[in-house]
Formats: sequence, structure tokens, C-alpha cells
Amino acid sequence: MTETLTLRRPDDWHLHLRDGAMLKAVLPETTRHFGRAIIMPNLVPPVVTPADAAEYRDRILAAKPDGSKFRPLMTLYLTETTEPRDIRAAAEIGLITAVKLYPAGATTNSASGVRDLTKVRRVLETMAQVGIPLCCHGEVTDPAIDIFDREAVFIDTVLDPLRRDIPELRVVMEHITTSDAVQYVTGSDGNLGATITTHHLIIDRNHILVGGIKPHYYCLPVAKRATHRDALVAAATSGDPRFFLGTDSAPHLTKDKESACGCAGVFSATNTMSCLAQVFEAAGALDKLEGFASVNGPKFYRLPPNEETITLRKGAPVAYPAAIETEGGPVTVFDPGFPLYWHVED
Ligand SMILES: NC(=O)N[C@@H](CC(=O)O)C(=O)O
Ligand SMILES: [Zn+2]
Ligand SMILES: [Zn+2]
Repeated sequence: MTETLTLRRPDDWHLHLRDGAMLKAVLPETTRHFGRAIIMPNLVPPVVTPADAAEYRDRILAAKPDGSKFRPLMTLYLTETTEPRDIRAAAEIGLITAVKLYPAGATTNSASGVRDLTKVRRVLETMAQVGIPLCCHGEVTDPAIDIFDREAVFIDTVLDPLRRDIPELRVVMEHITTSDAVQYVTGSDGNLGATITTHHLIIDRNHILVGGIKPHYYCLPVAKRATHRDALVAAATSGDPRFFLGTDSAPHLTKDKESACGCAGVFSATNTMSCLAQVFEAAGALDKLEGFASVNGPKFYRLPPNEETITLRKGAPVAYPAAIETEGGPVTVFDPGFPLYWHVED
């Protein structure tokens, strides 16, 4: 008996494509299965102005494989000098789908991010007015706060006060890693959603640290203990529309991760759908995969779901490359640590 599963084509609501040779190399890994993706703006230098976003969008479209209908959904990188009128103008012409908050110093290329949220209050009010969501890297950067606690502390000290201050602002907690975040989202109203990555549904902090340090499992927010991973799986497979897929596929050259100061980021674009099918099957929730990967995200972003479909078929172990070659060297592909059996049909 062959088992198959047909879904609306999925979208990726949190993706890093980088630029130049890296963009060219990693883009086909996403366009093969995904219809659209929210494109993260943490380039060097970051995507700050509407002109930056338009130019970056054009470079992505130029790098697309022939025949691909993939649509990049652009974001702007929020800085303390972002102008409300720029956000309004970019929203009105449909250039941007979201604005990204990086607390300064929280993650890769976040140095130009926000130190003091009061400085961006007018921008956030404008976003609430024009209906542009704020995507948050939800971690505090206070050196006194333990890295495993930074997401939970962000919710209490930054996110909750912000949402009380501007309740009309629509917010996405990106790449959530804790049961605290799951509870915060389930306990809130409709203006809050959360993305969950492929890898945070699979690994916990033991995967990073037991039996030798595994740099390819290191990302931010760092994976937490297994009980948190289990809470994420429960949320993703629950059918609750506030949780949706954002892979946070974040390519770094293998040599930059296998380093004395390894970069944060897991590259999972290549095998995400096979990984997710396995996670949902193990949870007895294959029927919830379409909601998580293809329906809940567009619903939050007030966009129609994709009309095309993809079909997954269960069979012999899926052969996927251990790394993607780029001009600068290989990028290691996420290894879930178990064989994958769900193939995405061509
Ligand atoms: N997730 C990561 O560990 N890294 C991301 C940045 C981010 O999404 O925080 C990157 O750009 O490499
Ligand atoms: Zn982040
Ligand atoms: Zn990211």
C-alpha cells in the first residue's frame, strides 16, 4: 500500500536567502516546494528602506529557477531611525508584507536593530494603522539573563507590554522555542501568531551538547529542553491557526559553523517537508500538516492560500544531499538524526 498525502502548496513564513552567490545556491531549495516566503531582511547592510526592499526583491526574482512561480514577500528591518512614512508608502504599494524587529545584538546581523522600543513607537502605530504585522526575534539581550531564559523574559518584559500599549498591532513571534511562548500565544487574542521552525520540532538542547558539540544544531533562539520541544510539537499539530511554519532556514557556510565562534542558524530548506511529515505522522496528526504549512500562515497574513498542491508519498528512505554547494563552499543541510520516508513528488 502506498501512502500519499496531498496538500495545498506550502509557504515559508520565515526564511533567510542572503544575497549574491549564496542566494543563487539556496533559492532553488525553497522554490522546489514552497509557493511564497517571508524574506528576512538581515543582510549586511540590512534591508532598511523601501528602495532596499525593491532592489532585493528584484535580485531574488532574477535568481529564481526558470519556470518557478515562487513569490518573495519582502520585509523591512526596523531601526531606530525608520521613518513611519516609508512604512506607509511601502505598505500602500504592496512592496512589504511585514516589518522585522531585531533587538540589537540578539542574533545574526542584528547590530542595526532596536535598543529602545520607545524610539520606534510612531512606526509601530503606523504599522497598526496600515495593517502591517511586526515579526519579532523574541529574545532579550541583557547579558545578565541566561540564554535559555531570553525568550520567556522577552515575553514578559517586552512583548506583553508592547501589545498592551498598541493592541491593534499584529505581531508574529518568530521561531518560538518554549512552552512559555506557546502558552502566551494560546492565551492571547487574534492579533498574535507564532512561527515554528522545522528543527525546533525535532531537536532539543541535548542534540547540541551531548556526545560532543554539534554546531549544525546551533541556532537562535537556542533549542531548549525536551519538554519545550514537546510543547512546540503539540502546538504545531493541534490545528490552532495561530501556529504556522516558518523554517528559519538560515544558511551559513559549513566552515563558519564549524568554527571556534560558530554562526547561529540551521539550513533546512532542502528537507523540511519530509521532516515535517514525519513529525506530524509520529504525532498522529498528518491531517493537521496542511493547516500548519499551507493554510494558517496565509490566514494570519490575510492572503489567499496557494491553489496549487504538492503530494507527499511514503516510501524508501529519502536521499537528500548532506550539503548544498555554493561558490564560497558547502552549506550543511539539517540532519534530523533519523531517516526520512516522506518524498515530495516532482
Ligand atoms: N536563527 C538563527 O540562528 N540565525 C538567523 C537569524 C535569526 O533568525 O535569528 C540567521 O540569519 O542566521
Ligand atoms: Zn531570529
Ligand atoms: Zn531567522
